[in-house]
Amino acid sequence: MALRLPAAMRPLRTFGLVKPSAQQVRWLATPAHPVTRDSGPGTAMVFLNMGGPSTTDEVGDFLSRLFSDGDLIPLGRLQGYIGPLLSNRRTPKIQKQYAAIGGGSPIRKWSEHQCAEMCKILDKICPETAPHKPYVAFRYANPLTEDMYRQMLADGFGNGRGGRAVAFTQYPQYSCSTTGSSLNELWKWRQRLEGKAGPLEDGNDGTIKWSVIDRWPAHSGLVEAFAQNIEAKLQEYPAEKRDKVVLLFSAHSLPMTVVNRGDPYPAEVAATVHAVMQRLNNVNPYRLCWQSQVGPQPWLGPQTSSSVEDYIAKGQKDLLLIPIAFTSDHIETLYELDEEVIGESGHADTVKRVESLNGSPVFIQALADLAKSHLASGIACSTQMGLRCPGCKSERCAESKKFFASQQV
Ligand SMILES: C=CC1=C(C)c2cc3[nH]c(cc4nc(cc5[nH]c(cc1n2)c(C)c5CCC(=O)O)C(CCC(=O)O)=C4C)c(C)c3C=C
Ligand code: FES
Ligand SMILES: [Fe+2]
Repeated sequence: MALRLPAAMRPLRTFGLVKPSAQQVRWLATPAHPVTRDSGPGTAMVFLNMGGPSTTDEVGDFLSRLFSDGDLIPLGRLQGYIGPLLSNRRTPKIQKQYAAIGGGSPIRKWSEHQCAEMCKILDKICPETAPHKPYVAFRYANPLTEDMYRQMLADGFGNGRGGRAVAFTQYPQYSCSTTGSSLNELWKWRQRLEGKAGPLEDGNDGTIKWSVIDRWPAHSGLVEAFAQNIEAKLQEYPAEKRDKVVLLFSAHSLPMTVVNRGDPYPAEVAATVHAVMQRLNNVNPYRLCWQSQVGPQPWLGPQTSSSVEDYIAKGQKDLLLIPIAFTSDHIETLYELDEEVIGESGHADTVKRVESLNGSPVFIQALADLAKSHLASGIACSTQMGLRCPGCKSERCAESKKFFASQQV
């Protein structure tokens, strides 16, 4: 006699004549294709960053968006007037710099690669939230936050169907002018594009559930990836000089108005430097300096370029520059450090730069580990994200922080 399986375990006929029961569907789906709570679209992993022009023709639009961002360059009521003037004036000079580094910023290429590779790892190590779908949302260049949001909706997130998304900042250290600006932009498009479509069965409101990885300055995988790149570059110095090479960590500077407002970035950059030095057993002497100051107002120092000149003048010519606040190459590494600081130092044989993290497999694994712990944590964002700067007067900050901190994931 043939063994008769219980109804829920009977194989499905797939000829379209028999409608499977909900129980059969669950039974079939579970082992082979782990699904999310409501068999929805999976988990969107959204990399946030500033972006850069991929071609010299995009420089004008990139700078124009950058100078109209009141979270980065607050010009008050004159923003719409002065912003375009400043960006137009700056465009030819910056176009030449992008031309000199190969015709554009590699940030899009690296961001898309890092995000896609991280999602492949997550699908394996985090099946409960699979499939993980990679998205990149730039603040000033394509793909813009608005385009990414529309794409997510077209891919089946939100629009009454819910779904989970993680906004993963690619600035390891939080500044209100960088990650803060990207989150304010994300919140703006969320308000504009996502209507409330009425409650789903499980009581959620049908909009995307957002959570945020808002900072990760001392994550062990990030520290390991930086340390390995530093060790590799130190090998290029003669063995007898290696331990005396001065490590010059270099981060994008901030205007002193932003520092004095209470921005968390300087302290978080210092935390990364400290953790990397600990991992390297504090063998080499080091300093943290700051680059890419723009315009006449006071910026946080010491400047990277003058620090290199001053050390050389003091007789210290073995200097290793380490970009510590960005995870891929960009104009500030390829042009400002390589062409200007090193190129003009007169000592390009002893003043060197550590490779950016770019496609480092150690770094991509770190991104996946970080995302896995976040997905499992049930936390909407860090405790730090809920606190505004003591000097913050921005309603945008207040509203977007309230929104992200109140998400139930
Ligand atoms: C952690 C990194 C960065 C911080 C902090 C940051 C703050 C900041 N930047 C400006 C003004 C400009 N930045 C520009 C380019 C640029 N900035 C960063 C990173 C940080 N900026 C990067 C990686 C890049 C280059 C992008 C690429 O090539 O892919 C520019 C445009 C270039 C130029 O005109 O020199 C401006 C302007 C301010 C005012 C600021 C803090 C408030
Ligand atoms: S400026 Fe820092 S929270 Fe608004
Ligand atoms: Fe910048």
